[in-house]
Amino acid sequence: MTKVAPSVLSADFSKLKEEIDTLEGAKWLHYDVMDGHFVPNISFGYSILANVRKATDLFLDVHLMITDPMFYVDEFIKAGADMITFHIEAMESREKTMELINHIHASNVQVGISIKPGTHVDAILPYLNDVDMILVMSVEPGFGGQSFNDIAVEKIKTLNSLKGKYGFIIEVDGGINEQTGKLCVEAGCDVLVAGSYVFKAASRRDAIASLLCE
Ligand SMILES: O=C(CO)[C@H](O)[C@H](O)COP(=O)(O)O
Repeated sequence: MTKVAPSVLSADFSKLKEEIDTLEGAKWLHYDVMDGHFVPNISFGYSILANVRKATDLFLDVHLMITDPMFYVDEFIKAGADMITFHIEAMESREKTMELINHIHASNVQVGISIKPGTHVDAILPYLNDVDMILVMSVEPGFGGQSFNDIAVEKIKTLNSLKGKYGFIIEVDGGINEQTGKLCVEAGCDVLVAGSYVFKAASRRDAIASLLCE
């Protein structure tokens, strides 16, 4: 069954708990961390994540769009992340990447690796046995409300053909709505991140339900 992970980046931050409580039908919450360096935008960090943790039992899916994930990762673990996803483009070597993956797993937190639209799937092939999730970006990371880049669909198809052998799941993020979500699910995607489509909908419950339909 497809999962929907509403992206809290599109919520009204002045009333986060009320906003999260409107997400009927979702089991995950996507939490986008931006450092103003890896991406040209700044969002929120681990202190707010700790508050979100107190406000909800949803699975906290933390997406680190930051230059130095190893430096900050313990703070996000302490704050209550259930899944921590970092970008392969932020990593300088295979050793550092494996060190980060093993460090997160040692705290019993799941690990994801993300690729930007311009990054080939080949870049993450060496880690498929070691991670729980691959996050395929269908927009350039940094901002909500952008249009879906269908280069993501081909990447999802490629990853889907490898999923059975390794056991990871596939998530897609950026420009997801009923139509683009369906394309991704048909290609083999397991988790749809949706920001503006859910938070700007007249009925958030209906928007989430429209993504859950297979
Ligand atoms: O990671 C992100 C931006 O970097 C957001 O999660 C993503 O863009 C979701 O927003 P939308 O559904 O509005 O495109």
